[in-house]
Amino acid sequence: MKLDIQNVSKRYNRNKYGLKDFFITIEKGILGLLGPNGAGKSTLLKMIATVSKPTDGIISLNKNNIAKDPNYMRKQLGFLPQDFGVYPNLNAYEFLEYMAAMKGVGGNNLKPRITQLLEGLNLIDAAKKPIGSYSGGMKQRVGIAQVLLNSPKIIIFDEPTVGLDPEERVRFRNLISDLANDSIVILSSHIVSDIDTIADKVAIMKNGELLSHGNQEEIILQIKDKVFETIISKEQLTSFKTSKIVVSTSRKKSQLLVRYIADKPVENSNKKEANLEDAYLYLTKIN
Ligand SMILES: Nc1ncnc2c1ncn2[C@@H]1O[C@H](COP(=O)(O)OP(=O)(O)OP(=O)(O)O)[C@@H](O)[C@H]1O
Repeated sequence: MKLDIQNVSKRYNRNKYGLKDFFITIEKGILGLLGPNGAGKSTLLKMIATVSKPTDGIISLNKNNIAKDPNYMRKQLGFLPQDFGVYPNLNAYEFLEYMAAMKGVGGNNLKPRITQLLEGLNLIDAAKKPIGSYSGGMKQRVGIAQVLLNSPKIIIFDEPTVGLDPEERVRFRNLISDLANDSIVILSSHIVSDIDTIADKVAIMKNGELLSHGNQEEIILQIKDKVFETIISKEQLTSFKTSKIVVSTSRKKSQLLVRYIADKPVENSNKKEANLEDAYLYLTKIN
């Protein structure tokens, strides 16, 4: 399994690019695609899912150009788009039957497959109730079930944790970890904690460009020895921010404990171990 994105651009109009000269090679495992709003994550994922086509460059799966042969991708794809809508009047079972028909999945195995997915995603008790009555987390599990209908080898989740409560986020993360096996799983988010515990590799993007790609250790290495903590007064914060990248602040009596990134620490700072959140903030601020 090899997904190659070679110098891909998506131009929406004369001077608006959703993606610019983007390149990345993705192999099996979980890739966390991180970027702030408007970074181009959905633009990229929709092109991989053959919902739209690049204006320049080539996306190939195992050396097959998917713009020329979209069915090669579609047969192996499970895609949960950001704005995934479900049909409120159908129940989960009916919805999955409908989606199976859309994907061309059928045969004698379909019914047991749907039951297996509903069981695996803890939806079997609600399977005969209309989806309109489900919680956000349940609707999302229906979305995941439709992704897995055709046992896909390329699995794409675009911002799947939006609208989920913290407990549902944890459940979702556990579920994804079980999926990876020998598939490519791409998971986009603008929240580091959604992906840092499950992603084998991370790609950080902004303004339609790739800022960094690698395993988490490689990405964190870029800010090793640059993360510190110190205590300042509240009044100092604004000027402090002009020369340092502030990761977080917390109140410490009448003062502030500040975690920050800088080449050189200010006086009375403690060096801290860098993490992916620090690296993400650093890369998206300096670029
Ligand atoms: N159909 C479109 N026409 C014009 N511009 C678009 C279109 N779709 C996206 N864009 C622009 O392309 C850029 C990338 O958008 P995209 O939705 O891919 O980002 P994203 O990283 O997925 O962010 P978000 O999480 O906010 O969806 C943004 O500036 C967006 O406004």
